[in-house]
Formats: sequence, structure tokens, C-alpha cells
Amino acid sequence: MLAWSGLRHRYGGGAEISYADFALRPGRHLLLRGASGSGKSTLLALLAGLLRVQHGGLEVAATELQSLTPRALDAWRGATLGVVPQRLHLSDALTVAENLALPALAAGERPDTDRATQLLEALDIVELAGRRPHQLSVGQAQRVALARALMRRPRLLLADEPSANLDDEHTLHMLALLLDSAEREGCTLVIASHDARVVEALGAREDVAEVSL
Ligand SMILES: Nc1ncnc2c1ncn2[C@@H]1O[C@H](COP(=O)(O)OP(=O)(O)OP(=O)(O)O)[C@@H](O)[C@H]1O
Repeated sequence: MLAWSGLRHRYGGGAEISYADFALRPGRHLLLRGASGSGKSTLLALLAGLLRVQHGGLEVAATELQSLTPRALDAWRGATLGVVPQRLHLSDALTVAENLALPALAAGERPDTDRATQLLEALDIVELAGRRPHQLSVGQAQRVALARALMRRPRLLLADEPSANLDDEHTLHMLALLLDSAEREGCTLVIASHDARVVEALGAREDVAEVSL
């Protein structure tokens, strides 16, 4: 599902970031941990096909990303990936329900409103469908971003620093929601975090592998 070897990346003129070879066993999720600047966001961007593979091989959901053309990579990303970004990037001009329609619209497809309702129900925020993002708490907005990431049934769900701005209780709740959602949807979850609370909570789980950068 997820494996890389000989993977290296260099931003123009900067130092090279080199990743130790790794393969995720089927049925497991992944925690990417490491200090600030260690290369977590770069690896997430590579996994998401947002940065081109410069050196080495990167297999995500049965696809060798280094062999795709930029156009094929765009199509692959839309069909395979769900992302919960650190800054949630919800549109304040739109309601929650309209935000959930965006991934389909971006792919030139008809939004699936039943799917949106089903996800909002699963995340216990169906009553928020008509609100705008600025009318939500941080935790509620994060659940909306999670629902949006799941709309097109991704095979890989990426969450970048999901505990940023959350207190201890909400951090544990968000991690549980991410893991439960990934299990329910049958997708692989990758969390990037340098938060000791996240590392401690996930370190205790058999179904989560860890890569330390
Ligand atoms: N667009 C860029 N151009 C040049 N250098 C970059 C760029 N993005 C990241 N870097 C450098 O690459 C290295 C890895 O950065 P990256 O953002 O992947 O780390 P990180 O582990 O995600 O850090 P953080 O936890 O602070 O977000 C750092 O040295 C950073 O300065």
C-alpha cells in the first residue's frame, strides 16, 4: 500500500533530505514523527503527489508515483487521496454542506449529498450542515475537514499535525475520529505530527506503525 526506497528530495540549492527505506504492512496505519524541519511535510507532499519524486521509488496505493506524468498524477490524486491539512482550508464563503461538495466539483463530478449527510452523521455534526466555517469551534471545523477529505472514498487519508490548536481532550478525540474513520472507510491513515501527546497515544496501538524522521 505504502512503500519507498532510495527516496531523497532536494529543494533548489538546499540540503538534501534522505528517507530511510520503508514499507507499511497491510492493514496498518502510519505515524510520521520528527522534529521541526526533519522533512515530514516534504514526505507528505511526496505521498500526496504534490512534489515530484526526484530520486528513488515511492509506491502509494499500488501506484509507482515516480512513473506518472503530471497529468496522470493529478487524476491519481483526486481518485486516491483525502487530505486533512494543518490549516483546514475550509471556504468561509460556503456552508459546511457546500464545502463538502467541493472535492466532487473540482473533479468535474456531481456532488453526492447523501454521502455528505452520511459522513456528517458519522462525525456527529449533521446539525452543522448549514453553518459557515467561522461559526464553528476548532474541533468542529476539523471534523468538517475530515468529512471533506473522505467524500470521494480515498484509499489513503493524510492528516498533517491534526492536534495543532487542540487541548488534550480534543486531541485524543480527533485521533480516535481519524482512526475510526479510516477503519470504517477501509483506507490507510497517515498522520504527521511532532506532538508528544499524539506520539504517546498512537505509540500504544498495534495497528499503527511509526517512522521517525
Ligand atoms: N519550499 C522549500 N524551499 C526550500 N527549502 C524547503 C522548502 N520546504 C521545506 N524546505 C526545507 O526542507 C527541510 C524539511 O522541511 P519540512 O517542511 O519537510 O519539515 P517538517 O518536518 O515538516 O517541519 P515542520 O514540523 O516545522 O513543519 C527544512 O530544512 C526546510 O527548511
